[in-house]
Amino acid sequence: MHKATSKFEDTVFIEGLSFLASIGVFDWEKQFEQKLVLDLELSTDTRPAAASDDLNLALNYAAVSELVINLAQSQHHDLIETLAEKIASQLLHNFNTQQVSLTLRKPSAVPAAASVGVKITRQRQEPTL
Ligand SMILES: Nc1nc2c(c(=O)[nH]1)N=C([C@H](O)[C@@H](O)CO)CN2
Repeated sequence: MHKATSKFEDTVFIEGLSFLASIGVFDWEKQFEQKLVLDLELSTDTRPAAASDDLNLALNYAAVSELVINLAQSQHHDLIETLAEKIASQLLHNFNTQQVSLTLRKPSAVPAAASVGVKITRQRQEPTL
């Protein structure tokens, strides 16, 4: 996955987070939920957690997963681009990370394809001095 410059050089990742969500541009897609699969990388500094052996000092992947699923299931989204952008924005806002890279797949969208989706990388906007 793309790795841009970040002051945090370590990564917490989640692979293959699978959940159902109401997603799609067509009317028939608004009648039921479809499977989405997310791969996620969050930049972090793992040393404080490692030194203390304290979950409170770690970027908690369980809490990240819960936020993602709650967000995806909170309302209908037409485009996976919209949901991907919201996930990145919420993670940058709610967790101590400088950069989020994610791949969001909609495996049942194109029957002839193994999967389709989007990959994005977003960084926290630092205030300019
Ligand atoms: N770039 C995208 N292309 C398409 C999307 C999307 O979210 N992003 N969505 C659809 C339909 O919802 C499709 O999944 C139905 O099969 C089409 N193209």
